[in-house]
Amino acid sequence: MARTEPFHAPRNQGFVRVAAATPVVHPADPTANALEHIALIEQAGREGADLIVFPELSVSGYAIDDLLMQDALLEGVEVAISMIAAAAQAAGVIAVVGAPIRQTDALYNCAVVLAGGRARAVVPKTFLPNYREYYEKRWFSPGGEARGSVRIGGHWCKFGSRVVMEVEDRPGFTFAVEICEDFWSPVPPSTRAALAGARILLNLSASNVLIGKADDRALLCASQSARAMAGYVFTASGWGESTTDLAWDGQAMIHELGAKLAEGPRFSMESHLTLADIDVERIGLERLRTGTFADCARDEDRRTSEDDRFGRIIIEAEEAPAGPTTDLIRPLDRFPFVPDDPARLDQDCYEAFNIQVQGLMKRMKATNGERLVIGVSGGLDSTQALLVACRAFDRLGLPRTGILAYTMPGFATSDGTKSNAWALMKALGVTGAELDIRPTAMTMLEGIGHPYAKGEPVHDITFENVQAGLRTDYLFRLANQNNAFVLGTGDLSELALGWATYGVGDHMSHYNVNGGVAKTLIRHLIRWVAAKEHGGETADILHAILDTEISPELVPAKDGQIQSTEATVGPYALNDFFLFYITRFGLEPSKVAFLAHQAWKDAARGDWPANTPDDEKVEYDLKTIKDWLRKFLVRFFRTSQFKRSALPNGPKVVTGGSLSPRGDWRAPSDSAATVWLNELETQVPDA
Ligand SMILES: Nc1ncnc2c1ncn2[C@@H]1O[C@H](COP(=O)(O)OP(=O)(O)OC[C@H]2O[C@@H]([n+]3cccc(C(=O)O)c3)[C@H](O)[C@@H]2O)[C@@H](O)[C@H]1O
Ligand SMILES: Nc1ncnc2c1ncn2[C@@H]1O[C@H](COP(=O)(O)OP(=O)(O)OP(=O)(O)O)[C@@H](O)[C@H]1O
Ligand SMILES: NC(=O)CC[C@H](N)C(=O)O
Repeated sequence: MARTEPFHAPRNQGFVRVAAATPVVHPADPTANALEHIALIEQAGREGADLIVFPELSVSGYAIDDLLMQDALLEGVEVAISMIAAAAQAAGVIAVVGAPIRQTDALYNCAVVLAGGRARAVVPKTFLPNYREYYEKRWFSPGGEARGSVRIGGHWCKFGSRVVMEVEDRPGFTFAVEICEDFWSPVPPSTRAALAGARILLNLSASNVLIGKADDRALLCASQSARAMAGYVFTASGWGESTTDLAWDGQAMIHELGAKLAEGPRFSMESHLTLADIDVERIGLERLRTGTFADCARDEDRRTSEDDRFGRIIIEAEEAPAGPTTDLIRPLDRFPFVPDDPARLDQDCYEAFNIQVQGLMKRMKATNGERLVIGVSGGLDSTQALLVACRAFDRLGLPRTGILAYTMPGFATSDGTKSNAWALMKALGVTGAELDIRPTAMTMLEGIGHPYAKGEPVHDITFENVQAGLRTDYLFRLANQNNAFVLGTGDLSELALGWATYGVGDHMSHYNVNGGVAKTLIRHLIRWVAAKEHGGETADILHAILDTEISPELVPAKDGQIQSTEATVGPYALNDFFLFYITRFGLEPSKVAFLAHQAWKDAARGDWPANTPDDEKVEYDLKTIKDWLRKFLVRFFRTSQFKRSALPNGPKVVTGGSLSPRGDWRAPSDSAATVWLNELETQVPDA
């Protein structure tokens, strides 16, 4: 896709900005309603919206009963629609309004799609409520079967409920409409519209408010956006609508793939907009990777008669007036694996920890295991694995002394991590021991003729991997000796980067509980376990471990500087961000860079996960993001897959994916990264 707009414009990154409008209603006064519409359309234009949607019967008012059958009112509605269409064109916004429309001597409750200064499609409501407080069949005909064309404001346009609008030159900007009761039915018309290709579903609603109803609507919006794999924009009539027998709260919500992007104020007396950027590109990728969607679409198509098939209406994109590029309008977690919302984070930690514990317990049971062996470095990963082991042993009723924990100092082990490792093993009540790997490592270095054995300060990969390999060698033989198995500690982020020593190294174990957990989540998990399960001394040690710089400690410190993992592979905060969007959704590198920049460019903007220390509240500019993303792409796509092609067992934990070859990431061990690198270089500016 040729990019003609600047990199920083959300519109150019596969987003469609939608506005759910909540106008003040003037019952049975189309001209007054038109003016409310026009004011909101102009505001939407200034805010950079592509599409604005109004409530059900927004031009006439909903609760006007038999006034709907008055010729003067219906004529007034048509005039008002023309006024609104002209205003929408001037504002550069596609508008969808609610209006009573006559077609072949019947009246329909319709959504009118306005683009290019005129009505382009009229979609009648399929399911008319006629129960309890609703009497719509008194005035309207059901629109499910209605087909043909209709003349509005002197222009003919398509009439019928089986239409998907497609906006030219905006890939993925396809939308369809349903009206209020339609989505309270067991099979909402929007389900079929989604299967026919609509990625944004609009609901024009006049849903009177009752206690508890807002939650019901939110549930339906969230579930319809999840089930139909779509964006769902809902807006219901608000202040000004007739309260003769009912009341109106003006609830407006925008959802995408089950998640809420935006929600407007309820019971407001002012006209207002609820805005969000819907990621139609991501919706397309999600449908693509979930084969069930296409299977269902085929199935539906097979059972649909020719007359019932959806048609496409191609709409030219409205010319947006020039204006400053605005930031993305949607929630965007800096840490995709660590939600900002404290309740959600608590729930995620609870689930992650229990998934890890359950995985290990089953393996212990299946092997009649009563002991396991683990290398404890005083770093994050082995700490988390040890916490999981303790919980699993407690739940299985096994004594923690069956956990055989070894701290194994090498040439670069610092006093700090070693003493943290010892303090942790003691506090948790496991069987701790120390095994100095240096003599054996020296023997091996001598045996292979490595210069370090002759006293030269050569700290190359061989020097590093001799140590990592010997630790693993010792652990595996200790497992044999003690009728135990080796618990792995490597995390998801390390697997993404290939940051482990292959085979005879920390890459291998008998069972790995951390392989499905990203490093950024491991940090919070340790905090969470410290707060929930441990107090006093253990919690203090856990916090001391959290405060330690992440390091493999394979190369001795130079000038007081320890070997820093993040200085080599990049900040885990960014790497986990890249990993999530690339593996979970398959986004192209430029979009990942765009999102990372939106999320990380300003430390003062948006929320941080609860308990994030102030010194971790950093920001990254686009150049820094591009540089680290380039390295990530090389590591992920070109150099590290062979390590993931041979992984020990362990549970999948996060939706961002597991990188196990038996899980949801399969890739060749000998591929190139060229396509991703080229896309990055050509599409992402350096600043
Ligand atoms: N596609 C492919 N298919 C088959 N073999 C392939 C291969 N690509 C490389 N190789 C071979 O693999 C070997 C390189 O892999 P490997 O032996 O693993 O070594 P390598 O990846 O070069 O080094 C391990 C890295 O992980 C770091 N590390 C180690 C241990 C713990 C931690 C930590 O903090 O968690 C970090 C360490 O600092 C070092 O940078 C070479 O012999 C190469 O020829
Ligand atoms: N000094 C050590 N003593 C015992 N085991 C070690 C030691 N150093 C490394 N290991 C083992 O090798 C694994 C990989 O080392 P690494 O340094 O990556 O892990 P970590 O220190 O637990 O966590 P992080 O990578 O987050 O610092 C450790 O989890 C641990 O099981
Ligand atoms: N306008 C309508 O279709 C209203 C009916 C719908 N069930 C509601 O209460 O929101």
